Amino acid sequence: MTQLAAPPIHHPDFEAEAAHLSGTVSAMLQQIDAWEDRSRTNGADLETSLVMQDTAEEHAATLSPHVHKPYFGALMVRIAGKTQPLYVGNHAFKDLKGPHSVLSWESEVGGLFYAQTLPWQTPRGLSGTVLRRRQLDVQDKTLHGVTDLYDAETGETGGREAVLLKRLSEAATAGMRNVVETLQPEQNEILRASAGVHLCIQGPAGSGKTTMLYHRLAWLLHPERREHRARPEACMVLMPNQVLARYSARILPSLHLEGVTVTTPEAWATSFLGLEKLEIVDRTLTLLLTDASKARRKAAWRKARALGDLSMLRVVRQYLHQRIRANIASLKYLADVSLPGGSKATLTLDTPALQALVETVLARDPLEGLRIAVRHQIEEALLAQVRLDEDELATVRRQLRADITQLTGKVVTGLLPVLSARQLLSDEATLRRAATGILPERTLQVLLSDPLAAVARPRRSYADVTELPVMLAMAALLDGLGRRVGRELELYDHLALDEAQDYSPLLYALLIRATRKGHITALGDKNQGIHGYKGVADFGEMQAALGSARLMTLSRTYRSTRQITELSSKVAQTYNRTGAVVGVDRDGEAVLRLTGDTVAALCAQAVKAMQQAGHVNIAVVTRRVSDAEQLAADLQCHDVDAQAIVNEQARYQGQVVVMPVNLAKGLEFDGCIVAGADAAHYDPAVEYEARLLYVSTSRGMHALAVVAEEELHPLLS
Ligand SMILES: Nc1ncnc2c1ncn2[C@@H]1O[C@H](COP(=O)(O)OP(=O)(O)OP(=O)(O)O)[C@@H](O)[C@H]1O
Repeated sequence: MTQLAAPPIHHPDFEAEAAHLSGTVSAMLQQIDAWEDRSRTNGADLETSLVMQDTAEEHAATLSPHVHKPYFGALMVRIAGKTQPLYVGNHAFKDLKGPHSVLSWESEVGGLFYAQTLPWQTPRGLSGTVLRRRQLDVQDKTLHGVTDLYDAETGETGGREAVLLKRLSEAATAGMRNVVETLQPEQNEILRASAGVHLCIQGPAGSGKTTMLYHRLAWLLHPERREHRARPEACMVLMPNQVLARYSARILPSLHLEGVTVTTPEAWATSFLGLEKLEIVDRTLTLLLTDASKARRKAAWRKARALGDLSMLRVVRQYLHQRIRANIASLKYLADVSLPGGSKATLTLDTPALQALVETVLARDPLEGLRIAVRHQIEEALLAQVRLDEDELATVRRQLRADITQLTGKVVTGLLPVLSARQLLSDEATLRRAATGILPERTLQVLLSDPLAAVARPRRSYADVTELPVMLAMAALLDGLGRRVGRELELYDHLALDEAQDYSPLLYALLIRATRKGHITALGDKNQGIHGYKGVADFGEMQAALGSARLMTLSRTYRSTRQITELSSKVAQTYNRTGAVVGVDRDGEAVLRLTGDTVAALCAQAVKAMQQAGHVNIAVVTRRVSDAEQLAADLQCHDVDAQAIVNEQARYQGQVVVMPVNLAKGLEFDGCIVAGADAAHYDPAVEYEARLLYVSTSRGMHALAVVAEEELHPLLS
């Protein structure tokens, strides 16, 4: 166990730190008063005065929430021959009249509070050294504790671990939490990894991946990121399901991330494609979960993987090129335009000229999409036929606008993302033509097979999640990809992807086209990959799909007690020899193992035991959706009121819930009860089942119970 620091209240500098805190609070309040005093903000004229007053009020409103806790960390540094203290908080504050300035945690210097290195270089080339790192427990403008983390004389004190353990012992909340005060050195390094380079982060369950994703976005919003700075409204976070999206989005306000879009890849794709009215289904998952035939499961898996393979982008591209070439086989254009001065000119594009022009566009693979690129090229070619100045060209351009729109429409006629994707995937001759030179015969056979024939189709119109990336690829190549701003498409400033092991290589290749260069952060855990049929095989494949990306690893887990981590790690190691998980060594309750009664009776017993131990947010996790529905009803007969969360529309609001493992992914609770924790529910011979069991057993922070009517799963007994 790490040596714990002395109780903070006895710290010799406590009084001095308390005095500094009260000085900072006063300086902040004075500054807020000054900003709010309208008589002090007088500009040269009325309009300037009003703008200045608005800005001042905005500053005041932004600083006000931080007065009760101006900072949480202090550094003593030596720089340019001077030793001076620096204070680090959630929000920067410049004390113009005194020594009470605060650095924001996202700033370069603020980052020194978390790092383990001591020397650093300022942007002006000065060398500095950190002499002391100190954590300050401030609540309601009052200092409650001082803990030294590092001191030049004694070295690392163990204080960081003590502060972390205290924080981790707190109860779970119904939303993801801000951990700015206790960011760990390895997490700090990851969230500050150079902007402008795609980043893949792997880490076990509970290592803070989802938490880091939001903190990295907050770091990217800081002005010091200069050309890589991101705007919240231009950032998007993709989560595996809506339950997790809503749960994690509760962190946004505390990190000043309001405006960031948090959604799922499916919801984003359907809204981008205008398919909101369609039912979105995952028939491959249905088959994998319900079909007893190994051969059929394998075939379904293979087909889903083939649909999400990177090579499908080339197939879609070739399909579009073939269709466009056919569209322009005899297309030509001729028009008379009036020139300034009264004369007329005839502008033409005969078929070979049009073909040559289109070929240059096809060869370029324009990011903005073929339609816009062809349109520009046509306009340029026609205007080049008259010699006019800029103003005169604008008049001719106006005359040609409708014609060019019509001609471009003919070039891409019949090409619609959804219909074309379906034609490509359902018509053998079309697929064979489009795949010539790209896909081998065996892949074609897989794509032409229908392993899902026995899986029921919804009555209303639907789209399957495995065909969405192909539809999106059509849209991307035809009209570009990005965020819609009015009628325009703009690139996202940054995309952050959670559970990134579950995204297909094709989806990665498309997301690159939707965001600024090097602005994807992808976080995942191979061990929790439960959608491998539509995901990547490993992080190498993810890196390859991104073109180039930096791979970083989180090694420690923070969520669970030692007892819980030991058990879940044992499960992960059965299918991943490197799956050993190093947890923060936090002692907790022994794992509760219950058998010998109905699952409902045992789960009720576990819920009550956990509630008696003071836990509030408790999840009963089942293997299947249908089990969750039934169990929630059965628990009532045992005097337990539990909310069933059985679809993505449900909202997790805390207290006792029953949910299937696929929806529990990414969430965490004070206590977790794995219902049906036996070989009948999680087949020990199937790796996929072990992955699900790992997800279930890694959800609890403080308490875990495994429950089975008869014998427990061999890995859990
Ligand atoms: N530096 C930290 N200080 C305090 N708590 C932390 C820190 N890092 C992570 N945690 C806590 O650890 C828990 C797990 O974090 P998070 O859910 O982000 O992990 P994850 O890697 O995404 O897990 P999973 O793979 O299971 O979804 C959360 O309660 C989070 O607040």
